[in-house]
Amino acid sequence: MTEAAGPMLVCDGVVKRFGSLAAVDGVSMVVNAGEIVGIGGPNGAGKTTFFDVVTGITPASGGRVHFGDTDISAFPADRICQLGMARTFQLNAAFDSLTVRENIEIAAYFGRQRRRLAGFRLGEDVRQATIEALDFVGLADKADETVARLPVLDRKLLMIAGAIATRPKMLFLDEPVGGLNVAEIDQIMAMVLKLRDQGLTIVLIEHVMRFLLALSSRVVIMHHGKVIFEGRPDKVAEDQTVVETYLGQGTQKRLKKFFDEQAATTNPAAVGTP
Ligand SMILES: Nc1ncnc2c1ncn2[C@@H]1O[C@H](COP(=O)(O)OP(=O)(O)OP(=O)(O)O)[C@@H](O)[C@H]1O
Repeated sequence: MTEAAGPMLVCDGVVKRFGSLAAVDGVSMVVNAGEIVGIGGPNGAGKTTFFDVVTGITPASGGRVHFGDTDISAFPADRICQLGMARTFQLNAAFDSLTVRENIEIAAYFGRQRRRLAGFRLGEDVRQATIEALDFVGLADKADETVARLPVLDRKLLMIAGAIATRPKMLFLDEPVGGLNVAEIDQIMAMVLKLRDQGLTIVLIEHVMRFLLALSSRVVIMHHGKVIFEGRPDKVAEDQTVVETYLGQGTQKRLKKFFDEQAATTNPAAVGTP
């Protein structure tokens, strides 16, 4: 890990209103360096809006956000990115008519430092960051393809590549495996763990519970803009409010089985224990 363990992100009473709707309604959260924090919750719970506020896509209606020692509550998205916080989006967010390489170069160019002069002149640092990001996500052989032609998995990989090309300290992933098959989910899972092992602090939103619970060291469940659960992944399905508002009893049973099997694998003596 490159960062000393300790708070990297501190959100204090974050609120985002759209008219009379409080999409995010007083969310306080601390993310420590080196953690993977997973955010779940029903559709419309406010997860993406929370990401949007923290990463500067939309201004907060209330509350404060600190990234390290810096109060970023009123910072625009590009400045927040340049400070070391990158993100991906739930839906494809790329320039469709440009190539994979060009998209990553743009991220590396604008996401790493403030550009005061007009013009777009790529330096060696941008080229190098682009090559590294392409290699990391496995898109090097598609670098010159137009983005519009890419399948869903490659579009997701492209967003991750663009984010890491900014060389962030912290990465926000919004539904990184939505719409992917099992093998593709496993591929992204391995990638997220590798990024964590390389020192990145990660916050992710996901509805695929296997992904969310297997990766996260801590899970936050939101509902109606509020945090209704925060704790260890294996405790999520034990929380009655979470089961009633989000998981349902079928998922609860499947998750219990999943964690029982995991416990049996890590502790073989537990197999057959009543
Ligand atoms: N720009 C906007 N204007 C008005 N309402 C909005 C806007 N963006 C989001 N909302 C509303 O805010 C609420 C929270 O939406 P948000 O997308 O953050 O939920 P979510 O938890 O990410 O949902 P999902 O899991 O479906 O992505 C929803 O009721 C949504 O309709």
